[in-house]
Amino acid sequence: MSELIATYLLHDEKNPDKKAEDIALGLTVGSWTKLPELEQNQLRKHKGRVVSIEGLPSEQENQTLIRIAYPTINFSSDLPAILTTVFGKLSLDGKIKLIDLQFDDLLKSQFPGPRFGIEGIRKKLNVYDRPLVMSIFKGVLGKDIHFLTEQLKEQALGGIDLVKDDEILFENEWTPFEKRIFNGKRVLQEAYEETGHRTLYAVNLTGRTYQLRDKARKAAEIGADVLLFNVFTYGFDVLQELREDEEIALPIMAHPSFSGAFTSSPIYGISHSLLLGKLLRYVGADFSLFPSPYGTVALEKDSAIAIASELTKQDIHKTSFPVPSAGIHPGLVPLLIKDFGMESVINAGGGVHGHPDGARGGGMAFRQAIDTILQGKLLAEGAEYYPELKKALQLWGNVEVAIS
Ligand SMILES: CSCCC(=O)C(=O)COP(=O)(O)O
Ligand SMILES: [Mg+2]
Repeated sequence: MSELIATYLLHDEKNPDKKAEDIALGLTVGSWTKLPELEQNQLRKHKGRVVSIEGLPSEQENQTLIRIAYPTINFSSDLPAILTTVFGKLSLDGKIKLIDLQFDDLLKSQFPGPRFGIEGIRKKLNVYDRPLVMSIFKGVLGKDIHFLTEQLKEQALGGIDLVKDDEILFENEWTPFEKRIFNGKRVLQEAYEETGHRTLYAVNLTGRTYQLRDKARKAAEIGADVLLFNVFTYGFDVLQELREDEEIALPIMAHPSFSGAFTSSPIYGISHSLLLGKLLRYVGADFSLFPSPYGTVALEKDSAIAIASELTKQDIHKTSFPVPSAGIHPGLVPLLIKDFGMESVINAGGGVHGHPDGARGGGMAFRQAIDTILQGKLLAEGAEYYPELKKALQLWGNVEVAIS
């Protein structure tokens, strides 16, 4: 029988055996044992099963990991049904956190995974030998399209690979969605002709849910490169629908806004690696942004690494780009490369625009930092012959680490 196995962390549970059995029954067939024999037999194939119960060693805390197997015939092959089954009303029921979901290959194959993945994005950019660099528009609220496109061009001229809208840029009268795509395309082509370097622009797909599909199709028709999407205010299934639509067929960049409401507590909610790693990859995100362990909105290092691992490990789906973000500047590049490796995107807003030479200088400083590290040198050595990198390190400092 095909099963989906859920792992939960319990805090302060006095009787974990009973709790596990209550979950296995309560989230599947309900009060199974009190039913007549015939009905018991009919319901047997739907009943959840306790797989394991494991007390975690801790002096201070009473923690137990429990694993429950759910028969996959109980739900349709979509995340709304799956999440409602394994953590619907249970998410409201005391000190319990959903840590992982283990899909079998058949169920996993019902999900699309990324359309392009790391390989497809690298092909679009023709960049194969280094982490990618992304920057974020900053200070564009209320500014006109001329301001925005000039900022875009400066970032591209600095050697940035991807530029994304800030997630708080919604439909507005000054820089409407279609105009951003049209004008962005024009200036990025100009920058490409000037430098030979290709930059992709991720436009923020926003608005009411019922409008998204047509808006995304329009974006594809007029030549958008990538869609940025605030997936956690809409839902996983909305992202999956955008991924599966053949008339859209664009890379999708998932922004983590609102996800902290689900992940931040050590006691309640869902683990970072499941939400921002495994499930985003299954539904089709080509990129997943998350807070890095070192910046302004920091995540614990283990959690950040676990997200990246879910996005990039060998599986039936294409890999997705990990994008550790927030408060990133060129002095952190050695740490980012050490922890996230080549298959990642180094992403910065303030760390590009706050450079003394503007966004162009900021982009150059990031590229110079990467080149320096990949040549096996210290950033301080790179700063001796790259003036933009030198200015960035003087402003923000740097952390030198050995890269193995
Ligand atoms: C919390 S990850 C999202 C990163 C993001 O959207 C952002 O605006 C980061 O900007 P910063 O100036 O901190 O690089
Ligand atoms: Mg932002």
